[in-house]
Amino acid sequence: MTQITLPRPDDWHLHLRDGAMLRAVTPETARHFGRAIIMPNLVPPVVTGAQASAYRDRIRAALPEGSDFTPLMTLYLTQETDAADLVQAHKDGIITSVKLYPAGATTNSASGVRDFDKVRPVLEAMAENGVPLCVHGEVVDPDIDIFDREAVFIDRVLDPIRRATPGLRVVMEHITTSQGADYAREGGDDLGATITTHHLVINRNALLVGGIKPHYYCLPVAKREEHRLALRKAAISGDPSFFLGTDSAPHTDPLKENACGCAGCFTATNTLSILAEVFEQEGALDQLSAFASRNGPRFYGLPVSDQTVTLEKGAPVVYPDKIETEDGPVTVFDPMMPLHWRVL
Ligand SMILES: NC(=O)N[C@@H](CC(=O)O)C(=O)O
Ligand SMILES: [Zn+2]
Ligand SMILES: [Zn+2]
Repeated sequence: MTQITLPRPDDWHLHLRDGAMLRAVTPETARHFGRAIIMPNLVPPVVTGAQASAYRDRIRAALPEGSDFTPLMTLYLTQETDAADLVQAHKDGIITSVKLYPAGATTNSASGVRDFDKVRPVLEAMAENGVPLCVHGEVVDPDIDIFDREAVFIDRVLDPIRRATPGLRVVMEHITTSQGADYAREGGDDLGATITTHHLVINRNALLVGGIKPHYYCLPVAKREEHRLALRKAAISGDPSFFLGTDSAPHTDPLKENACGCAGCFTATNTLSILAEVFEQEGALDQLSAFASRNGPRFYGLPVSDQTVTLEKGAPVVYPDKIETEDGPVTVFDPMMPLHWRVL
């Protein structure tokens, strides 16, 4: 096979940031993707419908001339979130989902949730009104090893929340473990999981062997090889529980190459070429459209795109090492392998 055509893919977990960074990275996603779920972890976070609407306007203003890319907005859940405002923003089509960050778990999560009981009424209102919850699933307990934080979160937080709130639709964002994949697979129609591009490519060795490699540092941190293989198996399975959320998360190089480097891999630029390479390695190119184009809209109750994207196989694809922003350069994720599938 030398060409593959998919319905135009969507990105169900994306960071666009704001200001100069927003202007620089938005075209990278809009070039290939039709829609994306936009993460609300700005400083300060997007917590009200009015803020989500204003942020959506700024994203639209950053789109290249003629682009029909659709940003799907989210609210950042806090212990002070007003359920009525949230439900109204969903009814008005301003937001698509709500994001739960355990306080302290990741970039800009300080305003996240500390006491999960405090958000129970909001979660109940979301279940009643069909508003999905996107979850960064890691505990922050210092006693829990960072490589175990996802698996422990499932047992201690996610499963109890789902049992206490029947009908709540949940997306486990950026799963990184076999436990995450198993839980998502067995969770029924109300549960889905996004998988990033980079977690299909790297294991924790990428981060630590031969020197510390800050551009492979993201959260949840990459795990052992057996987990990467479990994620690949899930992604290529065609199972509607699993769909693409790149978690493309730009930080400027000085903030990554730092004694306390920021978490996040920037993959918007080369994600589709990487995914085609991965699916081809797995002998599963025919499942790429399920993962990148069909399963996500199905979970969110949206139509599959009626546009298409075609990739062609040939000489190694050339893409920039970095993109320039007014805030400084942002390194593009290096998959450490040549990519042969070019987006036409
Ligand atoms: N994934 C990351 O490593 N970083 C994300 C936050 C997140 O998605 O957890 C970011 O905003 O930089
Ligand atoms: Zn996250
Ligand atoms: Zn993210």
